[in-house]
Amino acid sequence: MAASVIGVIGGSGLYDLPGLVDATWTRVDSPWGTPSDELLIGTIGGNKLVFLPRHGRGHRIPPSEIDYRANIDALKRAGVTDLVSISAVGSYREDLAPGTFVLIDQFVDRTVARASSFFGTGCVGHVGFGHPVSPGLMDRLKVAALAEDIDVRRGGTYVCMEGPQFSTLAESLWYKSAGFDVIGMTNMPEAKLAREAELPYATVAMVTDYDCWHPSEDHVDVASVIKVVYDNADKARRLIARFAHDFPAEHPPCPIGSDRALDHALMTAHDKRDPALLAKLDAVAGRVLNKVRP
Ligand SMILES: CSC[C@H]1O[C@H](OP(=O)(O)O)[C@H](O)[C@@H]1O
Ligand SMILES: Nc1ncnc2[nH]cnc12
Repeated sequence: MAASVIGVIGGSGLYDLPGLVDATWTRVDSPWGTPSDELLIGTIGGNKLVFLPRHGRGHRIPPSEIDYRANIDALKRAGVTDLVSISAVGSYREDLAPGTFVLIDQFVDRTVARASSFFGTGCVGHVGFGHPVSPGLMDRLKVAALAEDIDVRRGGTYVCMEGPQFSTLAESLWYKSAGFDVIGMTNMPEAKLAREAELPYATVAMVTDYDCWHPSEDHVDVASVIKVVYDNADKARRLIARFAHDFPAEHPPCPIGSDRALDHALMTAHDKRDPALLAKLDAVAGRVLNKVRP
């Protein structure tokens, strides 16, 4: 089995990871485009950790312009075996108040303008995505939260909107009535691409606001989101540090097989595959593409 390399994608307000030992910002090029920033590579508790600020340092890149494929590809190239995302979200539930951490277990994708697959003409692939989050990572995040005395809810549905504008009241009431728990603008297609790259994925969602449905709370704005993120950034960093510190040195097999998602995913006949696309897929799909045909 491979040594564990933990990837962490930091969301709004989380642009570095101060607890990382021997940390160096390192440029990793990707054939898919330009990653959001250099990768901050270091160790925690002997485990290698690779951190990427999703919007870039200084929050330069809006959700729709993040090159999600380049980000996931760069993390895979850096050797990441297990990936945790941290995200600010709006809440559709009274009991998920600002400051609450939620371990997301389902997604609804309402984005419309993003490249959402590494596969395409010349190499068609369909990965299973019924369970988009690795329960193994969720369990470890929950244990780490308990150890750090951080209250975390296990399970929740994250609806991903295109943005960058926040939702209308009609949309907000609709999502709430549909039973979605939280809303954000970034976890799709990130989670889909992580699955295609065989990276077990989990999201720690930090509730920052009640979007705009709540009759007695202010409507979401950037100032309120950032205030809650900054107030809770230390908790998020402690959670990640404990999680990384206690993570097994050898990559633990994903209980739902996310790390083998490509075993039966590729459709295109070997002699019909596009060499140019295969070359770009070297990191993401190298494990299966390099297999010698029986
Ligand atoms: C600053 S509020 C909107 C912004 O925050 C969330 O980003 P992230 O998931 O990276 O924390 C949300 O999805 C929007 O991109
Ligand atoms: N209400 C909201 N809608 C979309 N993305 C968000 N990120 C944080 N709060 C949000």
